[in-house]
Amino acid sequence: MMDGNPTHASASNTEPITTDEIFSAHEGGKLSVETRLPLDSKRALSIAYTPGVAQVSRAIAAEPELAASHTWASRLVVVVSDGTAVLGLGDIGPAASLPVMEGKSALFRTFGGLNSIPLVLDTTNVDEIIETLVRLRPSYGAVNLEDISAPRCFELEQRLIEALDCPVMHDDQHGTAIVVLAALRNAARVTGRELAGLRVVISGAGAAGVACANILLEAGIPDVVVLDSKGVVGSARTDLTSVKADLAARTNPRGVAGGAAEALQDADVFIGVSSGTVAEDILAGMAPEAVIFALSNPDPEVHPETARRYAAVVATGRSDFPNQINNVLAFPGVFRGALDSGARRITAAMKVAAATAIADLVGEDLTAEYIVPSPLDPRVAPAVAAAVAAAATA
Ligand SMILES: O=C([O-])CC(=O)C(=O)O
Ligand SMILES: [Mg+2]
Repeated sequence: MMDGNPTHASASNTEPITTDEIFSAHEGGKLSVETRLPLDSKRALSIAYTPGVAQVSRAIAAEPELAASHTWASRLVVVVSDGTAVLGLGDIGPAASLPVMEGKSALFRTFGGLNSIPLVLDTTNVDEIIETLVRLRPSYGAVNLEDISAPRCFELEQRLIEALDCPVMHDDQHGTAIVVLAALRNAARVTGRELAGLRVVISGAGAAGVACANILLEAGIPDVVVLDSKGVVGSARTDLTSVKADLAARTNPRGVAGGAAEALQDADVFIGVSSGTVAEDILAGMAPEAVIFALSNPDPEVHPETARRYAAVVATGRSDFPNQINNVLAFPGVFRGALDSGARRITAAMKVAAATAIADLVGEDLTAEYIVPSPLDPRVAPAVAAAVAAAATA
């Protein structure tokens, strides 16, 4: 939804969106902080500020747990980016990433009912990012990592999870993977197949590709093949990073070798999360009733109209075609559920539960053109939050 494409029409008005309209909407930034207390009398000032506030500060100094109930920090989500992999725009730096991060915070507020502030960092050094967030720890309650390039994002997320006693999630990995699993669950249902029996090919072994492979394995789909720019990520390859070598050991159970043509022969599902393209003659080799998720933004790996010639179900990341797979369906509810349940970690079970909740909202309205709820559906975040909180305490 924030792929920068100025031609998207808004829901309430189908006039083309102009550049002027976009720039004036962003002028001054998209966020502001509001106070919950009216500061309109000496009495109110004495309570909210000095001397009243000193009593609360003293109480927290004596009993640190009180910070959770008497400050905003414990339910504040920081949206953290270094600007290295912003949308499909690449490494544009922290200042240029801020409009996106403000947008993510706005989505946390609107859909998750959570306070959120963006923190864009003028370093790409993993140690420095971790040190910064550790030192800021008293100020927030959860970390949403955003638009940080692979492979640093894997190490960064893992080390932050270990360093911080609060929920941490890299949205571009797990937010995307959760929505892909939700969509795939319903794509299997609408084509009358079992999820576990699907042959899945994921094109892209970056943040989203690795997380998609992991969540599909976690959800009980054994036949997952991952492609990177050099072909199938398989155990015969000698050029793999440690993350890809680990993936190779857990995927590709039929030992497919080669590239996209070999991998997609008789495959049921293509999930594109790279910025490449896939040729039509390769798609023609897929199994009948195929499923194509071409998620690269703003240019899908294959145009949805072309994809429909070879597939029964087609999804993209864009808001101007049916079946928009966007991580906004996941992250507000995931963090809300994690914070509501007091969870310190966002586990694999919580992510799978989030996907199931998103898929289940489609219910009886399921068609090949409606496999995931709309990003504007107000039922989504509360349903995801409830499922995540239940999975956290299970
Ligand atoms: O912001 C979005 O729409 C999806 C996203 O996280 C990205 O593309 O990096
Ligand atoms: Mg992102």
